Amino acid sequence: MTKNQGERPGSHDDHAVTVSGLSKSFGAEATRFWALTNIDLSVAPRSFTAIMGPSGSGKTTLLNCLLGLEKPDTGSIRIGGMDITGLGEAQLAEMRRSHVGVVFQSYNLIPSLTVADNISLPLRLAGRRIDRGRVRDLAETVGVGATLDRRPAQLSGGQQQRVAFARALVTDPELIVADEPTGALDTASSDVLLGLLRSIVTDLGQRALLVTHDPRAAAVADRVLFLRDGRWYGELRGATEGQIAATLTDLGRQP
Ligand SMILES: Nc1ncnc2c1ncn2[C@@H]1O[C@H](COP(=O)(O)OP(=O)(O)OP(=O)(O)O)[C@@H](O)[C@H]1O
Repeated sequence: MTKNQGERPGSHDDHAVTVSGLSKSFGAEATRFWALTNIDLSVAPRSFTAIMGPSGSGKTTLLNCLLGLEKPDTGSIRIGGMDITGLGEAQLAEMRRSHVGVVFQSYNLIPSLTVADNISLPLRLAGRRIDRGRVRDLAETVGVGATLDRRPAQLSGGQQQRVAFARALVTDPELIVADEPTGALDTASSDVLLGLLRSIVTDLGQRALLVTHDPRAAAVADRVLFLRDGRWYGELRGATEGQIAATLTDLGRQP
């Protein structure tokens, strides 16, 4: 794989992805519940971070804050050279379209559009020029180059998720967020997709955040961050599936 585009203009800092002192609560004063407390996170270029934790530990809330779908109570989130916590709805929508690529468990492709049009959709929504050659190159990169004229229903689940990856990459975002991207796939397809996500980081120079319950998936990341009750519990680097599973078990055992 090779990077399709040259370096973006601007300083290095413009492309930092950092979270500082992020706290998020739900509910009114008497029943206030803190889903995230004082979360710091720095996602380096060309890095692959997995986030794990028990159900209710705050993973989705953290992703929603990063995507500007939830407003934190305190803290800052820098993506694409700006603190997104101060942005209005229109600017947040633009941030989501241009600076973050998102892949969910359900592929969320538009059934009536061809693969090529699904991939280029974020450009169309952002009113940007659609470079057909780039769309073709991206489709080749993720392994669906021969399916550009097909509709999603004519593809396997693994192929549909590859299209979703190409769509996430088309704006050359600062960050790729993958929320259980292999949750609906069998082990073989899942391994292929995780290998693809790995090469998106290593070969295309992207940063990736993967939220998963699966230690096998998390083992593909450079580091795994563990959330518990809305706080960081710990981190592993270069860990095996077994080490990650053992940490999750410990985390569940702690009072
Ligand atoms: N809109 C909301 N209103 C009230 N409480 C919420 C809301 N969203 C999340 N929470 C609570 O915040 C906590 C964290 O939820 P969150 O969905 O972030 O956890 P999670 O780690 O993603 O869980 P799962 O693995 O089950 O998806 C939970 O206790 C949840 O009930």
